[in-house]
Amino acid sequence: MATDAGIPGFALTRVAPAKINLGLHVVGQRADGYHLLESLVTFADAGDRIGFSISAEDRFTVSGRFSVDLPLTGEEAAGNLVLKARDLLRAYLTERGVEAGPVHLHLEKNLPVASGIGGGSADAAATLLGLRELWGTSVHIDSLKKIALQLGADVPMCLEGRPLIARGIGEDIERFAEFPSFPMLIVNPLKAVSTPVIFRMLTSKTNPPLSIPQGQRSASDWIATLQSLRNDLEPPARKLEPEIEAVSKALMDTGASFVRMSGSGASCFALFADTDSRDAAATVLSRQNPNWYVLACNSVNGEGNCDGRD
Ligand SMILES: C[C@@](CO)(OP(=O)(O)O)[C@H](O)COP(=O)(O)OP(=O)(O)OC[C@H]1O[C@@H](n2ccc(N)nc2=O)[C@H](O)[C@@H]1O
Ligand SMILES: Nc1ncnc2c1ncn2[C@@H]1O[C@H](COP(=O)(O)OP(=O)(O)O)[C@@H](O)[C@H]1O
Repeated sequence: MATDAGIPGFALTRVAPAKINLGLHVVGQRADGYHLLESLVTFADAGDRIGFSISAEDRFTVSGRFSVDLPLTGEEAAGNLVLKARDLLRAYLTERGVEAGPVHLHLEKNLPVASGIGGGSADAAATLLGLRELWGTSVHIDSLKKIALQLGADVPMCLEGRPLIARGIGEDIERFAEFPSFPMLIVNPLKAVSTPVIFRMLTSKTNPPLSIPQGQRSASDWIATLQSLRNDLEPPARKLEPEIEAVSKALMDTGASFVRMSGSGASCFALFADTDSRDAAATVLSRQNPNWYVLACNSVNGEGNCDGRD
């Protein structure tokens, strides 16, 4: 998602939007241990931001509320998905004789880390898209998707940034433009939850697949469909992090139309009938739970509300 109000001093800025698993069914497991999923996914119209500029030497800087949670020195710093994405795309281009010179990347880390809304994956995807533009190359989106999958199972879907159904381990993507935009709240108790730990806690790995009936028209039709889906990672996540129960209940108590946990948690999201009820709920929740992360946003429409994507 390119943004008009860019990070000052950077040639280009991209938003790395929060990912929301509206439903997440675990339907199997590959021989290498990765789980097979069927997930209805959408994205928020808000997230991290990444600034891009050509530079005399490679630089990486950070800002934002959650930048303190990212290691910035030593070997761990090189594990940042922004840098891994830069290095993989550069290696791909260099092998093909395309110049991919030094860049200054700035990550504005607005999303909580390890929170089930794919912030790191979104950062990686936004880096691939931003650098492709900054370096002026025409890497095909299919090649970008292959690079993305090397960075994480969620990264290919983050290249899309619009409603979709993901299968496989997340890489088999079908756009789902019918899913409408909703006023949305994302709430996290600021307790990091490890994705591999949650997958390991699953007791059943062959659950019923995703089933989305045809012909939903109204918002209430969609809510009824979402109610029929599950997040199979929610029971183990609630066991590991009991505060998810409190977040979910607090969101329900606001009168939201729909509440569920995203990904491996601990973030929960709520969909609302209108922006006024969303904003009122955000005010109440922030006052009652000053230690929680509360983001009032909208889910994107079928176009992804963005430009610059293939
Ligand atoms: C659960 C989901 C749902 O969208 O989201 P998050 O909770 O991370 O946001 C994703 O599948 C997370 O994708 P991502 O975070 O990119 O996963 P990766 O880095 O590739 O994998 C981290 C670890 O999670 C486990 N893993 C991940 C994906 C998958 N389909 N099966 C798995 O078993 C593996 O143990 C793997 O080592
Ligand atoms: N740019 C980044 N933002 C967030 N986490 C990152 C980043 N780069 C690497 N990581 C690592 O990736 C892991 C998953 O982070 P994240 O994408 O925020 O999780 P989730 O998908 O559960 O929201 C974290 O443990 C973190 O150390």
